[in-house]
Amino acid sequence: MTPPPAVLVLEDGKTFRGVAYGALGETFGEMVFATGMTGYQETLTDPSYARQIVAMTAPHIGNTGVNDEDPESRRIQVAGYVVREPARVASSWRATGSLGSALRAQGVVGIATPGTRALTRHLRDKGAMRAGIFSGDAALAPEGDLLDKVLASPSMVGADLARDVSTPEPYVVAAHGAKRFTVAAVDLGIKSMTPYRMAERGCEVHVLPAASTAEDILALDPDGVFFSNGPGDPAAAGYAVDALRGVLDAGRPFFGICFGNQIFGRALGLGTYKLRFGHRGINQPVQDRTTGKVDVSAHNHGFAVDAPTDGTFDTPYGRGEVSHVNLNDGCVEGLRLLDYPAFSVQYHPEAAAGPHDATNLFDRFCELMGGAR
Ligand SMILES: NC(=O)CC[C@H](N)C(=O)O
Repeated sequence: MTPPPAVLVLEDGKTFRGVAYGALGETFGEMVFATGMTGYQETLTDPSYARQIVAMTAPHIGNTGVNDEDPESRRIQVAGYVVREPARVASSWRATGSLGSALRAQGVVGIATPGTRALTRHLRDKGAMRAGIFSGDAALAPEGDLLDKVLASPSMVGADLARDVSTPEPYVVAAHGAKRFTVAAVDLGIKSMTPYRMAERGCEVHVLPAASTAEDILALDPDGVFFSNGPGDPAAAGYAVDALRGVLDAGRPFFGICFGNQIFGRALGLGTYKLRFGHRGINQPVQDRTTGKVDVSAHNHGFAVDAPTDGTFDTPYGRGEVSHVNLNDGCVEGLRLLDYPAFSVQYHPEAAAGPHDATNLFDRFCELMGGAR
């Protein structure tokens, strides 16, 4: 049986026809592409992808189905999904079902279209933009009407989404083995592997809602404070910047990942800006400017910190510097303070999915907490 028709409509009027994959209906979001050859389940469940339609450049998706171990949060988080060719058979000893049925069960609208390569090249030329996927009956409407709906959908610039995806209530991830540190981890869209990486190192991780204040965080008397990855525009998360300033004023060690790096930058007085098409994949080269070492790393970001890369700069907490840069486009991939135990990276050392080159950054956080005692 041929699947129902589907069409992807970009805000500049370009369209891609294909067939429905996942739930039938319509969905809107920022159109982005992800270049990971593996790890589609981690991508789909990463809360940083909220309100984004993700196109996979790997041509076959769904080959190993879905399992209960790889999700990075409780549900599929992407607004829509674009693949070239869905696997007809899910084959893995870990599989509990097919990806297509998981998308349907969770109401995620997607499209299978031969145009994923053309789409990716278009986004690289023109930049990320809004889009809609229309499948089943919705795909039969005149394209002009569909485009009007896309143009009426909200932009990613100025979007505050972290509070939507964050945990409503605090919870604790117990340390594996003997407890060494108490960490307050602010969930701006946290991936489940992140507290796990800290717990593995003897941290008892108190995961807190995104809107937690500095007082909420400091009430735990944490050895260190962590701000997670998350969706949306960091310029729209002033509440997180205020909370982090309170934490830094109190002198607590800090580590931030991705959105957490952007919030750290803003807390230091730096700006953030939208990249043309962002980095999403698991093969991005990042150089540590102190050691010269290059990590191949997992990325998922559309915004970046604007900071001087020549020498140090002044912050309210002493001198700061850009610690890491991306070797593809030179953008800022990490920040650190020189006179205060705080650092952050724009990429994903939790490695889910992705290479494990950078997991030692969690050891560095533990060293900072140990040194601050
Ligand atoms: N993974 C993330 O934390 C993403 C941060 C932010 N939403 C961005 O797109 O840049």
